[in-house]
Amino acid sequence: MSDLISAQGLSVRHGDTEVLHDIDFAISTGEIVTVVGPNGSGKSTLVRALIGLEPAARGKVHRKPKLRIGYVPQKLHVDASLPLSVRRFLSLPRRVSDAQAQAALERTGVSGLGARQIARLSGGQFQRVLLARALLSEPDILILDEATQGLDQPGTAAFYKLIEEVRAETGASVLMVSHDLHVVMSASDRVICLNGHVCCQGTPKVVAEAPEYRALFGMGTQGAFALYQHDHDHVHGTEPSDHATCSHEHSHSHV
Ligand SMILES: Nc1ncnc2c1ncn2[C@@H]1O[C@H](COP(=O)(O)OP(=O)(O)OP(=O)(O)O)[C@@H](O)[C@H]1O
Repeated sequence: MSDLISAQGLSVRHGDTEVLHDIDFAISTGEIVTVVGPNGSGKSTLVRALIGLEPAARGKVHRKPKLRIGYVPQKLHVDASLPLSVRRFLSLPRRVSDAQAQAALERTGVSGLGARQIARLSGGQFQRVLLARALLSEPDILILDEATQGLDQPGTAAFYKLIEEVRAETGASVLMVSHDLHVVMSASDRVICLNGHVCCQGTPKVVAEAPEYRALFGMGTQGAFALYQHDHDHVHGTEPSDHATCSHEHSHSHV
């Protein structure tokens, strides 16, 4: 399997602060990879650096030539006073035909919304419209940054089910940032736990009650996971987001 996007020794700075350091990362064709981590741990920064929206301070990022990326950002502010229909929004920045727009809206379960104003959509409808727009580029990889923020539990579950269906149909890889670990775990081939660096990563295998998950993410009651290939030889207090810790089910102690 060839890597669609990879990073070696990637560090990213925001001003004087090194937000990400020494990240090694790769995602292959057809894989679903989920990035988890506390607030401020650098998840969005990593995604943006992988896409090319943030420069590397050190190390490098490689994207397969002509890679088509469908990006669903964490936030997209649409001015409520701006008249912009869903149909017109789908033609930004690249014009698409009515048939293409309609097919994408149907695929994401919001086929009746073409004439609606973007600013008047509910959170769940807007996420589906954003996904429809991302799919219009026929992406090799879909990148979703907290795409279910603000959605309720059924809305979140339905959205991830849709992502899985899209992956199955198109063969696109999926890179997700998420806090909804218990929802996405079963769908992920690999999970990367980030806290300025890669704390731990591996295949999700066991899903059960885990107080550590609640402690780390501060939400959810059923989130439980086991992470493998643990690589943890540092003190978290020295990391950029030093209020955060990376807890897990392993029995070793931090040095
Ligand atoms: N444009 C910016 N300029 C300066 N600092 C920034 C910028 N964007 C992010 N940061 C800082 O970089 C760190 C990582 O931010 P990032 O948004 O990548 O974290 P995150 O893990 O996605 O957080 P969250 O879960 O809250 O969305 C934070 O301390 C943040 O304040």
